[in-house]
Amino acid sequence: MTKAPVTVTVTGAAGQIGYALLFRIASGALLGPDTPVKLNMLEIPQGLKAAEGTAMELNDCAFPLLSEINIYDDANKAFDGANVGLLVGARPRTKGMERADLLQANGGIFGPQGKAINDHAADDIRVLVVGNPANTNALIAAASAPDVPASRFTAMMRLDHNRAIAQLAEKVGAPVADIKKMAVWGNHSADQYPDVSYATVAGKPAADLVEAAWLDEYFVPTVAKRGAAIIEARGASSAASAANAAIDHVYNWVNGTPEGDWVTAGVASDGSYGVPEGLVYGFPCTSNGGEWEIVKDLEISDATRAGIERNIKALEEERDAVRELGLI
Ligand SMILES: NC(=O)C1=CN([C@@H]2O[C@H](COP(=O)(O)OP(=O)(O)OC[C@H]3O[C@@H](n4cnc5c(N)ncnc54)[C@H](O)[C@@H]3O)[C@@H](O)[C@H]2O)C=CC1
Ligand SMILES: O=C([O-])CC(=O)C(=O)O
Repeated sequence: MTKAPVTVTVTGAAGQIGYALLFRIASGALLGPDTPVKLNMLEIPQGLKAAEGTAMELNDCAFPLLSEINIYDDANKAFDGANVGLLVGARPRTKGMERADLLQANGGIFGPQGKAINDHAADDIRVLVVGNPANTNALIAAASAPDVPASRFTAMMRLDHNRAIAQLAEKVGAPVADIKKMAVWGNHSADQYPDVSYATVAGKPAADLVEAAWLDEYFVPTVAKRGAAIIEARGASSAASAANAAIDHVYNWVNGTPEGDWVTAGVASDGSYGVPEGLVYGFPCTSNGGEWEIVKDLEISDATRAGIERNIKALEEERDAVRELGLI
């Protein structure tokens, strides 16, 4: 029997990540090669014309799995019946903008989108927030969707996770496929703590293969500041790698993580590792093909503890700021 199409809503569909993401969703990379997709694209009015151009190109690909394309500038319509929501469109920080202004502007986007999800999405809705500040935007969207379990609102830490794997693979001269159990704790910001404590390279502890000084002085800052380095080199922020990470996150959420490995996902804390409940925080996670589960009871070194605490502080500050603004 042919499967019913899964409705995937992408916000910021006419942006640079949108352009790198939509074709892969339509090709089957997001949900698997047997799952037809109905694509709902959400844009602001100024973005609609470009979204139409992208929709024309999607048509021209004649993807067998793409059952329908719709373009909206109304979140209530775009999320109607949505099973997966990729919240990419966000207000970037511009010159002279204070952090509170940025949080306020994004609250004006992620609050109403959370409410639209609450009121119109399918019961099995799964949301990945990509737009920055991703962790706190996910918190805002979740707070505006009281009827949807908070566990369904996640933030993208997978690009950080993939960047960390790539850096370690290059250092030790191993294929990326040999690297398991990488972790990136905390916030998708320069505060994040990429951690090789549990990582293995072809079964050997990664920590035995690299020097402590390389980890502290090169690995952690290189991964944490990679977004800025890409902007410096490309003149624009990461787009294809961000789209790829979004695909990886949702694919593993829906289809499960590989046996003997985990990935990093930004999920609502259940209090694990002393992270206050409810903060959307990067943890090592597995999925059984439906729900993320935080990997529990890992032994935490002093360095990891310091990284975890730094990120708790940063995310609590963001949470308190949006609370003061009345956004959560
Ligand atoms: N979490 C992560 O790892 C990463 C996050 N990002 C973030 O992703 C976001 C998007 O990046 P790009 O695609 O490069 O930006 P972009 O500026 O190229 O595209 C953003 C699109 O969102 C649209 N948009 C703005 N407000 C909207 C709304 N209320 N509803 C629907 N659409 C709306 C804009 O019209 C624009 O077309 C940025 O916030 C960026 O910082 C980027 C890379 C990695
Ligand atoms: O800094 C940005 O806007 C892009 C970003 O999040 C990243 O590349 O990690």
